[in-house]
Amino acid sequence: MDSATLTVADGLAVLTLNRPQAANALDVALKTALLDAVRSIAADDAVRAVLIRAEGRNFCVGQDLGEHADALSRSPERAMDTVAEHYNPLISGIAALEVPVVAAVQGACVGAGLGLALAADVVVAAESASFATAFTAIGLASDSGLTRTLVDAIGAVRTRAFILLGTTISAAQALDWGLIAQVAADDEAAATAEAVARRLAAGPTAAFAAVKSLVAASLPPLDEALERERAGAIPLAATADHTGAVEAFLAKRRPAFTGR
Ligand SMILES: CCCCCCCCCCCCC/C=C/C(=O)SCCNC(=O)CCNC(=O)[C@H](O)C(C)(C)COP(=O)(O)OP(=O)(O)OC[C@H]1O[C@@H](n2cnc3c(N)ncnc32)[C@H](O)[C@@H]1OP(=O)(O)O
Repeated sequence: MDSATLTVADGLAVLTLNRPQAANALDVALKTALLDAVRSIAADDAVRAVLIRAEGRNFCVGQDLGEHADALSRSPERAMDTVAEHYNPLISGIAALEVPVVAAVQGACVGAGLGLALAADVVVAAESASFATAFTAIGLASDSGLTRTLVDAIGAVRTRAFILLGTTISAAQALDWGLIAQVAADDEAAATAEAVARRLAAGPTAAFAAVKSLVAASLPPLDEALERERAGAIPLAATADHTGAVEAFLAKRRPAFTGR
């Protein structure tokens, strides 16, 4: 089964995370498939809007921690290579698309999954969806494009508490904070997100590109933040707190942080 699928019709590219059996956790196969799809979309002049959606109960629960534990056991220093190899190009690739991008979020939207959703221009969430950074819960920081994006969207005070406390917020809270654009009833959310995407695919594509360019120009550069995250992530991946927290998650027990 393909980890991600891409269809293009009537100007709309629909990119689907298709690993529902693992809550769409991001393993190498899924990250690579998403990256290939985004590159294909960027090169396809027929695409006038993008819908990013996911199969199953959860949009995306972030990095696959089973895969990450294997990478840590081989080399903590290399375990975060995936950030430069997959996450940075994936997120900045989506953010750089000139056409409007809509994300349809249901269930858990966590960690790099949150980064993926917030790379879209318009997030339409089911009312039972939830949003969390999750990074500190496994001894990581999110000193990345995600941090900058959160500060831009919800301010430094909320971002600091959101990440430090590892808070999980509801779709209503995310809407109230200005993190997402729309909330719809659970049984209407997928159709609502698709309708928004189809409306954008039939709209003034050149004007939309100009709007995205103007908004991007008003924000700090994403690449610099992502590179900073790359620098910050490697030492953290080698801490006992991080390796212990990943092991605890996989063993379904609470981690005990020692500060080292
Ligand atoms: C302009 C754009 C800006 C953005 C730019 C920046 C973006 C780049 C970011 C940088 C990325 C760096 C690298 C990535 C890091 C991360 O993603 S760190 C976060 C990793 N994810 C987690 O830590 C989440 C862990 N999961 C949970 O906390 C919970 O599962 C949940 C998500 C809160 C859901 O809870 P619940 O509904 O209770 O379900 P569970 O029973 O916990 O889980 C269901 C099954 O799914 C499995 N699972 C869940 N999460 C993961 C995971 N991450 N990896 C692997 N497996 C996972 C879980 O084990 C369960 O499995 P079963 O027991 O077999 O049912």
